[in-house]
Amino acid sequence: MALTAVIRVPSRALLRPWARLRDAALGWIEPAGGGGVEVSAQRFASQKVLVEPDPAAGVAVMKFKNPPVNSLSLELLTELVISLEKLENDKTVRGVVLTSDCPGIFSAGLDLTEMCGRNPAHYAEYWKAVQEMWLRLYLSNLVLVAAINGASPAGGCLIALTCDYRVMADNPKYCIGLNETLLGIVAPFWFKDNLVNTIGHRASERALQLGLLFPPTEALQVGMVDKVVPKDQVQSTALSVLAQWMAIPDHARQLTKNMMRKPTADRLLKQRDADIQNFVSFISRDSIQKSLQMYLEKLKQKKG
Ligand SMILES: CCCCCCCCC/C=C/C(=O)SCCNC(=O)CCNC(=O)[C@H](O)C(C)(C)COP(=O)(O)OP(=O)(O)OC[C@H]1O[C@@H](n2cnc3c(N)ncnc32)[C@H](O)[C@@H]1OP(=O)(O)O
Repeated sequence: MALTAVIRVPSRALLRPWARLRDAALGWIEPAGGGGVEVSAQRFASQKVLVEPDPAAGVAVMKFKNPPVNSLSLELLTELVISLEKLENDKTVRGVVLTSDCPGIFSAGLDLTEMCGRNPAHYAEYWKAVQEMWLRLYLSNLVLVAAINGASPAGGCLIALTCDYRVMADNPKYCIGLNETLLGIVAPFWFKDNLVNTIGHRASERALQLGLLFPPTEALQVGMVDKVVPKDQVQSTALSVLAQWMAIPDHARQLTKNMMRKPTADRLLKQRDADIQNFVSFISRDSIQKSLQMYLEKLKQKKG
């Protein structure tokens, strides 16, 4: 991306713990004794998130690239947040299409290997990054449209739900939903809130308890996606939708989006630390670790 803006990076001591990984992932360098350093955005070579800007149209396409299944590793989450921040600071960009570079998979959701067999400090760091991704996407001032070009379970579905509009490929093998209960885990309240805000309370209750994964036509019926189109039209349709949303004056649309979404985001913002503690103690339980390990084994056996 031909960005030339200068971004001030705060001293590492002031950054959140997971930002150390972000520094490494993005190649940020801090001089010895560092009180912050100015670096050109051109140097932020991202590996797991590709950004294709179209300044003339005022849009960008953001593609997740973490093969084979775009699991949301700490590294991918970190790059996603930084890429979004860069786009939000770029005055030429007003809308973004989120999609996948991995054939047939939008995202397999949270990376199970980040939640299995690690220590509590790692779980806390990981969960903070998951929260950060959701808050940044959900409250983004940009118009966000999801071009769901593959399977989108759990955390993959959550990313799509943060967007202003969802276009899905019509392949019945692609499914979308919050299937956490099938793994023996529970969708956190803010996943649930985002779903309720999208498809309503009754449909969410059923979908969440049963861990339903909806094929595209059912996802459309329940309101989890807004449009289903042939696979080769997903990105172009998403770009057309983006243009429609961008026809609205930004300030009016942004204030309206904020009015609709802030109360939901505030529920998490008011209890971020408690939510991290909850996650760490839940995920550290032996029974939960066993469930996750069995689920991972099942995924691997499926191949053999
Ligand atoms: C109180 C409340 C407190 C809070 C309580 C806690 C809240 C937690 C919330 C959790 C949210 C989540 O997102 S949990 C994640 C949920 N995700 C899922 O259930 C999706 C699982 N994956 C799948 O269904 C499939 O992989 C699918 C995406 C459809 C693609 O199928 P394919 O046949 O193309 O590919 P596969 O052969 O299955 O997978 C290829 C490889 O990727 C691995 N893989 C697949 N999904 C993976 C994943 N999510 N994380 C890591 N690795 C994954 C497989 O093990 C394989 O590894 P190798 O064999 O080594 O190659």
